Amino acid sequence: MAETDPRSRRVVVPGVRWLRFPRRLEAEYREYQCLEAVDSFRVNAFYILVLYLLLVTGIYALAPEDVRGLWLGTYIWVGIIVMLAGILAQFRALDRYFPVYAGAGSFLAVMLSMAIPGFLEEPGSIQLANVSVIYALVIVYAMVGLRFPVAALVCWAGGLLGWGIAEQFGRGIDWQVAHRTYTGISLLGMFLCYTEEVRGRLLFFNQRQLVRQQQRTQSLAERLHRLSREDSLTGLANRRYFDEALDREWRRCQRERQPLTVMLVDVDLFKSYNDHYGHLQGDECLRALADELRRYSRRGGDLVARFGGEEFVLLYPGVDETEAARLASRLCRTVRALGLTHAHNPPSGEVTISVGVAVTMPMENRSAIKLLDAADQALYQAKQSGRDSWRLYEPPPTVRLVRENGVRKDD
Ligand SMILES: Nc1nc2c(ncn2[C@@H]2O[C@H](COP(=O)(O)OP(=O)(O)OP(=O)(O)O)[C@@H](O)[C@H]2O)c(=O)[nH]1
Repeated sequence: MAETDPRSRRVVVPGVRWLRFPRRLEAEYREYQCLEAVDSFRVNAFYILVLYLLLVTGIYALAPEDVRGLWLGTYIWVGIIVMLAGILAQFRALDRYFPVYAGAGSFLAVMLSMAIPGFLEEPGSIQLANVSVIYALVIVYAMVGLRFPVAALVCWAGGLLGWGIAEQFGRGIDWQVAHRTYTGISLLGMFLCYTEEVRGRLLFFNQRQLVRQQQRTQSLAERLHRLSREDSLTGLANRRYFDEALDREWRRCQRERQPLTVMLVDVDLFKSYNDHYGHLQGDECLRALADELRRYSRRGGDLVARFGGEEFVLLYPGVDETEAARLASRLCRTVRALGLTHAHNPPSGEVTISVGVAVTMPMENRSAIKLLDAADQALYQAKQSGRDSWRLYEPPPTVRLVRENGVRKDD
């Protein structure tokens, strides 16, 4: 047992050694074991049948002529049982009943094998019949795939019943021989079956641990991936994710010949807000603003991110100046309508924002950084014009990022 974790040891030691896991795990194991067993039995039934035919033909050749008919008449039932179990195993819908039909079949096969010697007279035939008990036990313990307690139960119960039938209705059993065949092989079979189950349980437990470990690692990796893209205070995308998105959308808009809009949003006089209400209240304010801004991402490529500090950034692929102006104006109004008190932000006395907007047609000879820079300049102009306003970037004549410009006080 390579398991070192003490918690796992507490489960795996009794689960493997004493063949009993805690309740839920045990149920899981039994389901797994049943499916594994029936899967093997689908094939093993064929080999068991071949072994059985070898046994029958061998016995047929060796048995005295006058008892051959009796041999076949009684032994044919073991073959029929194996065949029936093999046929049932082919129906996947019956898989969960495998322990029932395989257990019942094994019980009958052992019972018949054990009873038959009690009905024979000729010593040679009796010896051959005892050999067939060995076959039956080895097959049930080692090839059918029953769990250890089930296999032991059906073999001992089947043997006892067969013995009872032989004693009651036949000539009885020679225990000198039976001990060397039935008892000895039963003990050997139990040992084989037990070690096989220990191996199976260990394999099951280790596989399960491995799958759980993989799941844990995967969910950790997903969490880390999400955290690496998320701003911890607001839950919005962070700057790193924004940079990636900007780069991606820039190339997409360039391919599709569409405009790309960037809006930088800055909370007005936020230092005074922090000084007056405290940093924690400042955090609350940023969260409230983030929740509001989040609703401004409406389509696939749109993105709202925290740019850093008290600054947010919005990315809109396919949005031109007219629509950008409409959005920026609505944004200012929405924040004002939130009614977050800001005693040091005259004249409204409420939290307001300034927005810098830049729109461009992405091209080979332009760069996304310049677009951001343009939005920053527009934001600066909005601040200069008295805050609580938005401004569209006004490009120098040589670099026409936008066609129209103007300072607009939003009201
Ligand atoms: N509570 C809180 N405050 C922050 C956070 N990040 C940045 N700030 C504060 O935001 C304030 C930004 O102030 P400034 O850049 O001086 O600008 P301002 O006071 O908003 O003035 P204008 O931008 O000119 O309107 C600083 O006091 C920062 O400490 C944060 O995560 N939480």
